[in-house]
Amino acid sequence: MWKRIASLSPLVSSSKSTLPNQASYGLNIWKSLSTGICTPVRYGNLLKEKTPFITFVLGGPGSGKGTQCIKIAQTFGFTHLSAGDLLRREILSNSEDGTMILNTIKEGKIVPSEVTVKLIKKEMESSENYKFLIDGFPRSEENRIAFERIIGAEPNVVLFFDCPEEEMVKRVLNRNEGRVDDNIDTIKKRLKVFSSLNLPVIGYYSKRGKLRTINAVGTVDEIFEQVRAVFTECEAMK
Ligand SMILES: Nc1ncnc2c1ncn2[C@@H]1O[C@H](COP(=O)(O)OP(=O)(O)O)[C@@H](O)[C@H]1O
Ligand SMILES: O=c1ccn([C@@H]2O[C@H](COP(=O)(O)OP(=O)(O)O)[C@@H](O)[C@H]2O)c(=O)[nH]1
Ligand SMILES: [Mg+2]
Repeated sequence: MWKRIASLSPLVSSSKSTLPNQASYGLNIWKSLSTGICTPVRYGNLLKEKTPFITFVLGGPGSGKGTQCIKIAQTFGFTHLSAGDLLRREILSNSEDGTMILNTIKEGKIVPSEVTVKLIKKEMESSENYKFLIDGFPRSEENRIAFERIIGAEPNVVLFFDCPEEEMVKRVLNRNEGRVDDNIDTIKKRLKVFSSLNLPVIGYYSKRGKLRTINAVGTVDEIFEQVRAVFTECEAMK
């Protein structure tokens, strides 16, 4: 009944098929990661002491993005920015967008790009770190384009947690965090939105050689070993 998401789109290729591009790409990004720049630099619209290193973390609902981001942040010193968490925090803060955001999340739809990018930008600007994991964003081509326009930057690397729908549904229904969107009706809507709007973004980064696909089935530690290999492999190229 449930399909493996990646198989729905011919745009999504395996990590191996994009390796040559990623290898040469990795060389540059890790060189900048290791050397950094000592005086403040303008990177797009951000002013930072070092050139920012941006990782987008994508995958369907329940694919394990948040779980793995916590481990990546701990192991590799990234600042973890979950777009969903930033939006939920905005609801709780009684901001003027709160009701709109809540209704959008309940429907499993995507919050207007300007709202989400503004929240991400604020976090990036106020952080002293220059390594960012942006979890659960961009969810659509429109999101992606708004990020490029407003932040003035592209990701250095994009992780995609590839998980069968059946497994994602099981995990979300067991998540137990009291989320308004973790119910079967909203999950079905979120999976449709993921296929129609997020897979094109994944395809875009695959074509640009930035995508690293992770098999998201297995234990948390098994999956993290694949993630570790992505970062370690890139680091070895510097
Ligand atoms: N590899 C895994 N195997 C089983 N359950 C997992 C795994 N990774 C995460 N989970 C659990 O699945 C649920 C969804 O994980 P989460 O990291 O929140 O996913 P996402 O951020 O992609 O929606 C959580 O309850 C989490 O504890
Ligand atoms: O960039 C984003 C990130 C999240 N959301 C909304 O927030 C919900 C929950 O997102 P989150 O990333 O927390 O869900 P996950 O994929 O981790 O289950 C999504 O379904 C969307 O409605 C959004 O509109 N834009
Ligand atoms: Mg999450």
